Amino acid sequence: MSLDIGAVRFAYRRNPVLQGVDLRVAEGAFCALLGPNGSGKSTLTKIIARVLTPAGGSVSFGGRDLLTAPRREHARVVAYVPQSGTTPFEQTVREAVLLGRTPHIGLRPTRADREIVDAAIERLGLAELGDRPMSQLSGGQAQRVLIARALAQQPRVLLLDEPTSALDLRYQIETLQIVRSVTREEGVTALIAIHDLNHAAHFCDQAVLLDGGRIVADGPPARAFDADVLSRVYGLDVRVTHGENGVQVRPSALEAA
Ligand SMILES: Nc1ncnc2c1ncn2[C@@H]1O[C@H](COP(=O)(O)OP(=O)(O)OP(=O)(O)O)[C@@H](O)[C@H]1O
Repeated sequence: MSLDIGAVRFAYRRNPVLQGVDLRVAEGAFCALLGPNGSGKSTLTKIIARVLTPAGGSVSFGGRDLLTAPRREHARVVAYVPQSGTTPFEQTVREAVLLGRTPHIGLRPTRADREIVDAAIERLGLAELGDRPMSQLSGGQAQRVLIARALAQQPRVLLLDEPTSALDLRYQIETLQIVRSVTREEGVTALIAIHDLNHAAHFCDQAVLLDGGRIVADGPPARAFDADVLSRVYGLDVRVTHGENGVQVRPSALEAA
């Protein structure tokens, strides 16, 4: 099985943002979506999440068309963590995470639903905050609630749009470790838009580099990271080194003289 994106095109008004994106992510793989600001990463995740409708192309998982599936069925397969989210009314952390169970719940949540919610809260280090209103959280805590909600959804495909942007170093690493373990232990397919190339190289199986709405590199990070390509795409001279700790990218300007 795999997540398959074929010839996806999208434009905001007349401004083309995705210009024929083809991408395959194997089931259970952790894939990083990289590229400069405005290269189309969020737009692509929003299309898979069905927040946006593409002008053309296909998105499927295991052969099942995700663009035309009934919404509830789509929500059982795909969970989406947006860059930031607001809750429409006053909710506690536990209530917000319980929303992740919506595609699975019948008339009311069962004990199993509540256990899944508690496990997700625990996993994201939010146990002490379960009864706290969302409005009283820090930016990083709120971001972790969105991730807990997505895990409680028990998806087959987990989409994360810069989920670590508001997190301190410890929670950046913990979050990436959690997503990686979800891929390894539960076979979830994860696609993460992320800016940190070295975190992507360390945690992800596949690195996809977008530039101007086109994929310009795709493969295991050690192969996908090419100094010339990265330097051109980011407009900054970088060096790529391969060592014991895997592949690493560093701006040349920061190299010792
Ligand atoms: N709502 C919108 N209306 C018009 N143009 C938009 C809108 N949202 C995004 N764009 C444009 O689409 C292009 C791609 O944006 P997108 O958010 O997908 O990029 P990104 O790679 O996620 O960027 P970033 O790293 O800054 O989050 C950009 O040129 C952006 O200005």
